Amino acid sequence: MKEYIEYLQSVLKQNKIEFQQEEEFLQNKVNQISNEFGYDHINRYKRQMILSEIGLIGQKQIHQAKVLIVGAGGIGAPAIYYLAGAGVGTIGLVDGDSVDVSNLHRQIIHNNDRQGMNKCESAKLQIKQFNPLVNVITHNHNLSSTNAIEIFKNYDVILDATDNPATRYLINDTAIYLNKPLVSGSSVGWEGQITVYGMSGPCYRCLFPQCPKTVQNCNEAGVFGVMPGLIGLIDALQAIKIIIGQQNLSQKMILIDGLRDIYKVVKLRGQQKDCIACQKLININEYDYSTFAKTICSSSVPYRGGYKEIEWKDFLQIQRNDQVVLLDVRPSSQYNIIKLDGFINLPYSQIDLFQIEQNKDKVIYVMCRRGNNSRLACEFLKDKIHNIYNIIGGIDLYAKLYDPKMPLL
Ligand SMILES: Nc1ncnc2c1ncn2[C@@H]1O[C@H](COP(=O)(O)OP(=O)(O)OP(=O)(O)O)[C@@H](O)[C@H]1O
Ligand SMILES: [Zn+2]
Repeated sequence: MKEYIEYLQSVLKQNKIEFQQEEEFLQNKVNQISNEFGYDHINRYKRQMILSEIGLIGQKQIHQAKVLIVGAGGIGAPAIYYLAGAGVGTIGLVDGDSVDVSNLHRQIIHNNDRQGMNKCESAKLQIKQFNPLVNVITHNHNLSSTNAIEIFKNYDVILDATDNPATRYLINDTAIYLNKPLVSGSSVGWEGQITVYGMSGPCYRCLFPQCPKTVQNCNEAGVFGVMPGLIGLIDALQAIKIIIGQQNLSQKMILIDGLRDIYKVVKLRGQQKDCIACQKLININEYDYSTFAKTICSSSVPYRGGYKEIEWKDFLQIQRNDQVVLLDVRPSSQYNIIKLDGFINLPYSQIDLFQIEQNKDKVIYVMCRRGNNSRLACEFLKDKIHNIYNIIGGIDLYAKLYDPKMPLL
């Protein structure tokens, strides 16, 4: 009997050891899994993880991905929000600009209290508030030809959410040089477009070796906040699909006309054999993007003579009487928001309606926003009217010199 009891005790002991070992093994397994991808991740992302196209593997790919967003403005702001929400593990942000109150109608990742703060820092604060699992790296300065390669090489996918041609070409050339997929969106007015460059499809230079004539930024043309919002969200969608290996907008472009509710997907022409970016013939570090963009995209109108030009300080001295006409050729939408005393409005687009007969012996002073359209207006009128002046620098320069609190439109 005693022997039997001892035997049972030894079996129990052995079982206990085995049980402990098994428990340890299981605990190790749990620890291992949670180190890689914890319950906190699963709890947060389970609604998208149960999609068959994502699952545990896809979510891990998203977690391991490093996405760089250049520009934390109208398009960048919503893109950053949703990429962080979806669990992109590392988000890099590049922007040297700071939050301005006029950004807030569309740049929803920033807020009133963060006016004046660098946009990357502001976005980082917001991300940390709603998803602490994301690692945010901030580059609080503008992208330039001397820093682009260094920054881009640490990321898997690049998003162009900027607003000017020089930066657009720089981002394109750098992404293509480093073989990184580039999600690129733009939006002006009520319109927007999105595509994916690289990935064996064409790049921006393949499509536009010369800067497209329509390139304007929203500063010049105005923007309805929802449009960059839409574009930024589709950008985020494309980036995630690239990360999980789904089909995307490479070789296709979405064109949106928000005012008329037209949504089109067009097929793009393929990569061009003579594209200097795709052929990697550009020395990015030494390429002068701002001169290139100025030369091929410049919207400033040169002075060609045939009329006179006057500076604000001299204009403010002139005698105003019924022989003097002050003409503001900005769009009526701008004139109706803010105008200078004594100026009548005739938008440059309607300059042919100017009453020549009635005014041909008067002195005409023409003003616009920055002095470009007023030059064009003077050119149009110079053969018909003898005494015509362009006011140099337009209302923006007037505000800068004499009324710094005046909102610039
Ligand atoms: N070279 C660059 N490097 C980094 N960010 C850039 C660069 N060029 C432009 N950006 C950023 O891209 C963003 C574009 O945003 P958006 O088009 O909404 O215009 P904005 O400059 O913020 O506003 P607004 O045009 O009304 O003044 C801006 O935050 C801008 O600072
Ligand atoms: Zn190309």
